[in-house]
Amino acid sequence: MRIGNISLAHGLTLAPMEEHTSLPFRLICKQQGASLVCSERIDAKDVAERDKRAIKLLSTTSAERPAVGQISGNDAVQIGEAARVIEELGFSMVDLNFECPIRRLVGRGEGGALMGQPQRIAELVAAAQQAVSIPVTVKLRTGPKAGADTAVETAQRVEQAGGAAIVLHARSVEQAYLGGPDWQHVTRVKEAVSIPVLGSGGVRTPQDAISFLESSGADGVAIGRGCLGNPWIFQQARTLLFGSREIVEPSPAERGKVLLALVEHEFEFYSAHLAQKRLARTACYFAKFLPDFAEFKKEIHAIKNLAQFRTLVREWFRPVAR
Ligand SMILES: Cc1cc2nc3c(=O)[nH]c(=O)nc-3n(C[C@H](O)[C@H](O)[C@H](O)COP(=O)(O)O)c2cc1C
Repeated sequence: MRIGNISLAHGLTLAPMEEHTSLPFRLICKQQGASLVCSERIDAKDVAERDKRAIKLLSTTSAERPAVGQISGNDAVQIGEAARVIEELGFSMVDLNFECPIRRLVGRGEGGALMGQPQRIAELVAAAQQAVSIPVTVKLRTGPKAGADTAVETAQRVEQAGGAAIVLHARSVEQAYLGGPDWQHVTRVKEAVSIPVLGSGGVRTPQDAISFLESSGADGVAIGRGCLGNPWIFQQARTLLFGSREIVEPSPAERGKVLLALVEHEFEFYSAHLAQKRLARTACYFAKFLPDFAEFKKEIHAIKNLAQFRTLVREWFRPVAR
């Protein structure tokens, strides 16, 4: 698949997830076979103003490329400036988020609020496209709510405005993250445009990713919650995609090793205070497979620092290969 001038080896990509798709997590997904990774959504206003926190969250390195930086907003000047910053930082593409259902954003007329205004989305895509030389992509929902499907019209306008690809989260904005995605919406959008279309929603296993690609006809899939604590889903789905039926599950030692690498990188990347706050949630995603997960959960909440965490991982994910 090609998005603008960027070639991807396959269509198995990492979906953007606020508070999850940090640079350390993106690098792990990349190592595990994701062909494209995406930053979490950042307000275009903050990026345009080069706010310190926003720029930190948009840290990127050559090892993760091709990588996408995602912004949201509803001001063409801010979107253009923020897209320029994303390009300057070294991202390979800029993605405009028109899908976020959180009230704070929708209340400001941004994110998912724009799924009711296809023409406005096209104007914002054009503003970004004129500001940068990297491809501009969009993340859409099926529409504002069930029965109000605007994705096909929006996708066509995005293509006319110069958008390079579309990622469709196959739920409505009103649905937020609940209820089944309807992959038929992805097929409809794919049939309506000639730029690449990726779908997102409901992929929890490598088999789901393959079923999604086969049944929707999409060029790719953006895997969301299915990769939290399970970055191996990318290489497993890739194995299936390239014809093998055998999937290798990571050993407990491998899970522990990757979890430890992720947490250690987060301690370097964020302040120790913030990394510590994120630690229990991150560890629980990786520990879900443990037979005594309930006990692990109690112990992880008592962990006070990285040294204690290392010991805990060695005990629980034995034999840890370090
Ligand atoms: C915790 C969380 C945070 C998310 N943050 C973003 C985001 O920052 N930008 C975005 O475009 N989508 C975001 N999404 C949506 C995902 O990119 C993806 O499309 C969605 O999770 C797909 O559904 P699934 O989790 O059922 O696979 C988020 C989803 C979750 C669960």
